[in-house]
Order: sequence, then structure tokens, then C-alpha cells
Amino acid sequence: MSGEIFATLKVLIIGESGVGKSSILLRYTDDDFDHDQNLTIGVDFKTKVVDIDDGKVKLAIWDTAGQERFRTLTPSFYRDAQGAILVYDTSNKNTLVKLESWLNELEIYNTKPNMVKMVVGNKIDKPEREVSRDDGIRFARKHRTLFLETSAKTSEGVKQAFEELVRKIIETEGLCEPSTLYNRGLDLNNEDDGHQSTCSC
Ligand SMILES: Nc1nc2c(ncn2[C@@H]2O[C@H](COP(=O)(O)OP(=O)(O)OP(=O)(O)O)[C@@H](O)[C@H]2O)c(=O)[nH]1
Repeated sequence: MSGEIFATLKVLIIGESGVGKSSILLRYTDDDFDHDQNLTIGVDFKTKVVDIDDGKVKLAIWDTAGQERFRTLTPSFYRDAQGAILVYDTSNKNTLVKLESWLNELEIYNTKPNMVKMVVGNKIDKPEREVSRDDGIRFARKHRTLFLETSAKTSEGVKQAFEELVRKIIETEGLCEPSTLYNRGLDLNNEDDGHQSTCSC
């Protein structure tokens, strides 16, 4: 299966304005950080191919504007997403509180009921903390999501966050089933196939 992209996954990054969504994306896709990261207007979109075990997965990562007035979110933004990263800022407690309404929005619009969610506390490099790690874990447990803390600035936890999310998506029944490729008679080991296959995703 080596070298073969066996799935394309749609992942959303959501949360309040300024928590570092675009910075997390930039760190992950370009290993870069911008102290003056522009705020997002509408929706930004990047892709990255990730090695997972013996195969490759293509991630289509959708970054949204946190500021209400720049949001152009429609149901199509949420449609068919297999994963969502919900970001708050560990130096701003209100951004964690606000994740409740982002979770509600996900419930309303997402089309995959078993979508994998991860709560991410970003900016842990900042000394002024308002949300302890334990508070973050408690919030994640309450909402049955994965949890990690990150710093887009130092890169701590960023790669791990995406990798854990992807692994969980692949493990989750009904979200991504490479077996459906075999059912269609595709041989993933056959170079001649030359398909960039998407799973049920
Ligand atoms: N210290 C520190 N600053 C960060 C970190 N992540 C982002 N920032 C800064 O926080 C500010 C906002 O970051 P963005 O990535 O634009 O935040 P956003 O959530 O995408 O904001 P919107 O586009 O308005 O939704 C920028 O000045 C970043 O440089 C981090 O991990 N640590």
C-alpha cells in the first residue's frame, strides 16, 4: 500500500477569532509561524498528504473565520467532514466557554453523526494561563471528544493533533472504510491501478 493515497479526509478547524486556527494550520502544512497572522475572511483551505502506518491519507483542511462578520459558513462547509478540531486559547477562558456553541453548530450541520472531534487548547507557550490542562480535559470528556494542548508558535503538539485525529477517523466504523475499495475490486497494491482513491469519505 506504500505510496498509495487510500483516503481523502475532510477536516474542519473551528473556534473563536484569534485562538490560532490559521496558525495551527500554517504550522502543520508549512511548518511556519507568523506573529502577525492575518485574520481569516470566509474559509481558507489547505491540503496535506500524511503517512499513516503503511499508507497515505490526503487531508483537506478547512479553516474558518472565527469572527462572525467574516463568516460565510453554510451547510456545505460542514457537509461530509469526518473530523473537526475545536480550538480554544489557553490564555483566554472565554474561548473555551464559546466552544459550547461551536459544538452545537457542529451537531446541527454535520452530516456524519460519528464525526471525530478533538478539542485543542492552543498557545501553551504563553505564561499567562486561564485554562488549566485539567479544565481542558474535563471539557473534552464532557463532550466526548479527543483532547490535546498545542502551541502553533513552538509547534508543540500540532503534528500529534492531526495524526491522532486521522487515526481515530480511520478506526471509526462508517467514517472511512478502505474495505469498500476492495469491494469495488480495486487492488491497493497494484501500481497499475494508478487511482487516487477516496474511501467512503
Ligand atoms: N504565543 C502564541 N501566539 C499564537 C499562537 N497561535 C497563534 N498565535 C497568534 O495569535 C494571533 C491570532 O492567530 P490566528 O491564527 O490568526 O487566529 P485565528 O483563530 O485563525 O483567527 P481568525 O482568523 O480571526 O478566526 C496571531 O497574532 C498569532 O500569531 C501560539 O500558539 N502562541
